[in-house]
Formats: sequence, C-alpha cells, structure tokens
Amino acid sequence: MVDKNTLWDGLKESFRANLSPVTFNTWVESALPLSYQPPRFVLQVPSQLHKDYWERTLTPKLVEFAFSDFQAELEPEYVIEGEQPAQPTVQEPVTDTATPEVTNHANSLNDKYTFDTFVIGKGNQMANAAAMAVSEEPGTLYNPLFLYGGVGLGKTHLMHAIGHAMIARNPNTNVMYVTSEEFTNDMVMSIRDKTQEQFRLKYRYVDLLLVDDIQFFADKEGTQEEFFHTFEQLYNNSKQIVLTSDRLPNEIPKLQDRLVSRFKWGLSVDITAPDLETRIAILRNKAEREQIEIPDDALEIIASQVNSNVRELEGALARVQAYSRLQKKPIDEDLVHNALKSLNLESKPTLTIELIQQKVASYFDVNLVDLKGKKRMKEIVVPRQIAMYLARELTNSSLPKIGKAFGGKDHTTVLHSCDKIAESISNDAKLAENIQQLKIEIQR
Ligand SMILES: Nc1ncnc2c1ncn2[C@@H]1O[C@H](COP(=O)(O)OP(=O)(O)OP(=O)(O)O)[C@@H](O)[C@H]1O
Repeated sequence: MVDKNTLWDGLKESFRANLSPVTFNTWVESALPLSYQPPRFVLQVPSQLHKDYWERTLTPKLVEFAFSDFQAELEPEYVIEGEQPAQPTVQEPVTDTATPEVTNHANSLNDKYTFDTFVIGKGNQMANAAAMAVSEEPGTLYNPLFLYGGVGLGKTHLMHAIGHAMIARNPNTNVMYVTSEEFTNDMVMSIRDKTQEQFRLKYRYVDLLLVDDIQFFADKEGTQEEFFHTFEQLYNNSKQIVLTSDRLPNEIPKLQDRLVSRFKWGLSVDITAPDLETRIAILRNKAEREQIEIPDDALEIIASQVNSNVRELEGALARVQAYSRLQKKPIDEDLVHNALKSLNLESKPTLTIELIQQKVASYFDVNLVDLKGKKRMKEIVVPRQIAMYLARELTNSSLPKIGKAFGGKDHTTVLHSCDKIAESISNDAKLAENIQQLKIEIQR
C-alpha cells in the first residue's frame, strides 16, 4: 500500500498535467494529505470554499487519477484547516429569461488584471478562490460575490479577472464594469437627457455586472433605488453580480436595509494586507512581467519598507525603475535606498529587531532579557514568538539573523514561531488586535 505522501505526490502530478497552472495553484497546491487508510483519503484544504470546490469539481478527477495511477479505489474526505467561517449559502439557479441584444462592455476591463497575474497569499487566498469559483459557475454559486477590504489590495484586480475568465470561456459574455460613481453619474445623466430606458438596457441585461467601491452609494437614495431594481432583475435571471467595498454591507452608512440584506445573500470575502513573503512575490512577479532587472535583496528592501498596500508597493517599484533609468545605473540596494528616500519611508528611525524586542517586552510587561532568552513559560513564549513574527514582518532581516538576536535560536525555530503567530492571528481576534496595536506602536 502506498503512504499518503506518495499517493498525494502522484495525484498532484496528474492534476498538474490536467489543469491550468492557475487552477492548479489555487485549489491543488493549497491542499495537504492528512491520512490515507484505504479507501479513506483525508485532504486538508484552507477554507470552506476550497472544500466546496473539491467536492463539486475535483473529486471525480481525484478518484479517477487514484484508480489509473495507483489502482486504488479512493473515498476522499476534506477537512478545513483551522477555524473557518460558516458554510456560505449556495443559491438555487433561477430560470433564465430572454435577453435583449446589448453591447459587450468588456473593453472596460484592464487587460493586466487577470487570474494569471494575481499573486496568491494568505490575505487574499479566499477572495481569489471565490472569484475563480464565480467565474466558473456564474450566477449560481455565490451571488452576489462581495469583496471587501482596504485600499489597493486587489479587489478591482479580482473583479476584472472574473470578467476576463468568463469571456475566455464564452466570448459572447456581456460584462459590465463600473465604479459606483460611474453608475450614479450615468443614472443622473439619463434622467437629465430622458434616456432612462437606455440606461436600464445597459445595466439590466448583462451576464456579469461588476460594481466597484459600492460604499459610495452611501446617502444616495435615488441611486440605491435604481440599483435595487437592477440587482433584482439580474439576480432573478441568474446573472452574476460582483461588488466591492472598503467595508461590509452593514457598515456602509445609510445603505437601504433591503440592499444590505441582498448583498449578504451570496458570499462576502475580505482581503487583508499581504505579508512580507507575498509582497516580495508580488514584486518579483511584476518585475519579471515588465522585464525589470532587480536582485532579490533589492526586492526585499522595497517589500519590507512599503507594507501598506499593493498599489503603493507597485508605485515604489516603478519609482526605483525610473531612478535607475535616470541615473543610468543598474538597480542595487543603494539605488533602492536612494529612490525610496524621498517617500519618507526612511525618515523614521530604521526599524531594528532590538526596537521591536523592546516594544514587545514593554507591551506585554516582560523582561527584555527573558524575551531574548530561553525560558519556556507561556507568559514569555508567546511574546517572544510575537516579537520574532514582527521582526520578520517589519524588518528585512533573514531568519538566521532574527534567530541570532533571540539568543542564538535556529532559523527553523524562528520560522515555526512566525507560522504559529500567523495562524493564531487568523483564529484569535484579540491576539490579532494586540499585534495590530503593537505594529502601530513600533512604526510610530
Ligand atoms: N495579489 C496581487 N497580485 C498582483 N497584483 C496585485 C495583487 N493585489 C493587488 N495587486 C495590484 O495592486 C494594484 C491595486 O489593486 P486594486 O486596484 O485591485 O485594489 P483595490 O482593492 O481595488 O483598491 P481600491 O479600494 O483603492 O479600489 C493593482 O495594480 C493590482 O494589479
């Protein structure tokens, strides 16, 4: 009998050969084999969404590959990693009605915003998976899909990616992308010009309606009224709606209750800021696509200095590139420092591991020597792990360097601590808040 890892390695290879790289990375790469006691094979997946997708789409393939590659009759089971939100509601499809002819608005989509160019990390894994699922089964699975989170974290990117993917599958798909302000202006103009009928045709007969930054519907009674009817018609015809906002529907001021409740019918997923590793991956990805020659060290400096959002991260890279062109010098660490200097990122005292240790020690009221030492009491171990985690997030120090600053610990111990805290953050709201406060304190 094969063991779970051999079995999974083989199955993964078959999936890799059989699926597109994007699909593979999203669903298969994130799964882990937990046990194999024939015929029962238990896979751990990151979220309910992943579980749904495996059960719905990938299970037949999994069973087929196991049979053809290992002559094994598998009964797969899926377990969600850690605590996850409740199962999302799955809507029943509603019967379709005839659609008048409308123009395709796909040209309003940015060509660069595809699933291929989207780097998956902890903060956006769920949102990416939800967006992919929606693009594969629009109108039935998660309708509407509501993506929310801070500025510049990839909400618009994912929205456009859904549009591109649907058009790639069916070139006749009518996609409409607007910001909520454009929707409002369009409506106001249609009233002024007495062209309301055209306005309705434009929005109510598409296959996919993407409305960005819906929080600007706050206070706009007329727009909300119109949007309500647009939503109803699309929804009743099983047309997919995707909305983004910087916050949850019920947190948008003066949003009609009936809209709030409708926005919650489908699935709401948040996107959070990328961690250091994801920021580096995003930069590397962008540098490769744009053929910017930049060494890894330089990428790490940018990623560790710009930790607010992806838009600023991209801005910093563009700045470094412009600097290198102007000065006719290749990009290296010095050039990066110079280029970023005027962004005032460096005007603050440089963040050191020592500073992080001091702040963490005083925040948790533990002795600095103990924090760096070897004592195993929980009151010290947790702050120590947090300090290591923050050192990794906020400085560009390597794991061995962090280990050294904590009394000569091995780099695997540091990595373990960082993973542990990252995991706890997603399960423990209080801890997440403490760490957020600490970050602000440290960066002040
Ligand atoms: N995970 C990612 N991989 C690659 N690029 C990303 C990723 N996340 C964001 N970006 C890029 O960052 C930039 C900002 O993203 P986007 O415009 O989608 O943010 P947003 O969340 O919609 O922000 P806003 O709320 O300001 O509208 C875009 O150029 C986008 O391509």
